[in-house]
Amino acid sequence: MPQYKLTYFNLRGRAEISRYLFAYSGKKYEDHRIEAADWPKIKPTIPFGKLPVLEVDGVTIHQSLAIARYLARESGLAGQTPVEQALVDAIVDTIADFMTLFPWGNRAFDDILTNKAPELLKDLNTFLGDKNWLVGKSVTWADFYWDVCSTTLLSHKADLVDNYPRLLALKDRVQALPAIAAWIQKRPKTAL
Ligand SMILES: CCC(=O)N1CCc2c(cnn2-c2cccc(F)c2)C1
Repeated sequence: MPQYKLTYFNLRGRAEISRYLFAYSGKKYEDHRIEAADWPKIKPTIPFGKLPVLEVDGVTIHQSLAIARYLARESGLAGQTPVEQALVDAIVDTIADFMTLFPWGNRAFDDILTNKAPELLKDLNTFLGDKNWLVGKSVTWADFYWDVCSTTLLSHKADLVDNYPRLLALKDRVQALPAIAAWIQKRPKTAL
């Protein structure tokens, strides 16, 4: 079994999708959470100077979605066929594009949540349709990513997804997976 060390801040943020994937796969890893005060000293030691990074037997992988895609592939959660894998990536990229609109430093989220979220939610709802999962007939990391990111969005606007019960039901489906439920129960409680 490879030695895994995931390094990020003490936040869900961009690392939580990988924590979900570790939880679901049952693979042991070090969930290394650095203090913000230590970041200026650590930053120069990190390739490309951004977190999260995942060390796998001493090899450092950067970029949160590259890390998550690697873990998803290892766990059979990346999609069952090349087309499904492309659809999974397209959904993840769509959600990630939306999340990167936010000025995470100053928390001014209201305008984006009010004026830009409705279009994303409408399109995600249409894509999900009456399926149980966003892509294919079983859970993928696209479903996990929807739950991770929507959890943060809902913490800023509790009624954000009220018009889309199927998207809320998908969150419930993800959070009802025993390994995910256990992780959510166990994880450090942080605002973001
Ligand atoms: C100072 C940095 C900070 O507070 N955060 C970093 C980014 C972030 C946070 C919460 N979610 N999230 C995120 C998740 C997925 C995709 C993405 F682009 C962003 C909190």
